[in-house]
Amino acid sequence: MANPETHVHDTPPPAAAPDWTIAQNWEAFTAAEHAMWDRLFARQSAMLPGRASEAFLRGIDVLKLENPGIPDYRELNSRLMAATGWQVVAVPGLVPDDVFFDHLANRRFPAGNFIRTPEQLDYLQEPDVFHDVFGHVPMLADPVFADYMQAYGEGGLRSQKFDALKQLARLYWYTVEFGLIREAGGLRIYGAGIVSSYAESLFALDSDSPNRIGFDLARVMRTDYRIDDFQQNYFVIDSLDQLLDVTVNTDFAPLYASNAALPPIPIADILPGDEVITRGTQDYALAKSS
Ligand SMILES: C[C@H](O)[C@H](O)[C@H]1CNc2nc(N)[nH]c(=O)c2N1
Ligand SMILES: N[C@@H](Cc1ccccc1)C(=O)O
Ligand SMILES: [Fe+2]
Repeated sequence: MANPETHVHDTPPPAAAPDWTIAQNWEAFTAAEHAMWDRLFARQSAMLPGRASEAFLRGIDVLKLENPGIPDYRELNSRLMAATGWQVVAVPGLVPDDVFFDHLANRRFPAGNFIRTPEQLDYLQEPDVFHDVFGHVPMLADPVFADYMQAYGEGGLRSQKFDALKQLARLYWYTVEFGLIREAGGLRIYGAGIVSSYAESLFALDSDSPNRIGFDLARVMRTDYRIDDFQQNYFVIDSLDQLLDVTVNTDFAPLYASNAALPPIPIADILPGDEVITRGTQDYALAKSS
């Protein structure tokens, strides 16, 4: 299990710039660390055709992530910049919310500059370079998703006037991290938290346990989530255009206020207005809690 204190700080650590970035120092990764990347990459990429969204698979291809080893950002960024104008920057670990939003608003994605150990193969508490780069960066090569992430960062900066962090974090969680999308072949994964996890990539699509519900912005922003295990609930978008349209063209200020006047929605509840794609048994979560 990751020790959060290793990477979480209140102020930029000594080696970091005021925006919390550090040099990737790609040369410093050891052979064992590159081998860990290769092991994770091989396991995920074997499983994801037919599971990951078209946009994600295209991103892997466009960015040449199949090249062995932890990507060198000098090369990765030249491809990513050419695709959508985004870049990846290295950070020591989780950064404060305002710093995170500011990076996104400027089309920079902060990636943790360490890789999990063999003991953390299947679960770690803090995003490492595999989650951040393999999980997030392929979608940033998609022009529509690229605009969504920038708009999210801008929305985050703006939200500070409204005490709305929790609502905005739920939107991030249920889209960027754990989103599903409907495609011609069926449901597909685009969320980074799923796509970088072997077990959840199977669970999110195949298990009878979780609910799968059509995406509804206000509903998502009220829905609690869990950070310590598989999701009990996934929200399904029809397209990336739908996601971008509804978020960019909605003024969140009145929505924050109307949502704040309502109670949060418990994780696994299904509401009368929901478009239920799968009504989950919740067997997995119930077995764990008993
Ligand atoms: C919503 C909120 O901003 C979010 O939890 C942020 C906080 N800081 C972060 N910092 C890093 N490096 N990566 C992240 O994904 C996040 N997430
Ligand atoms: N439209 C939102 C900003 C936003 C865009 C996209 C995603 C999230 C938030 C606002 O009014 O603040
Ligand atoms: Fe993430």
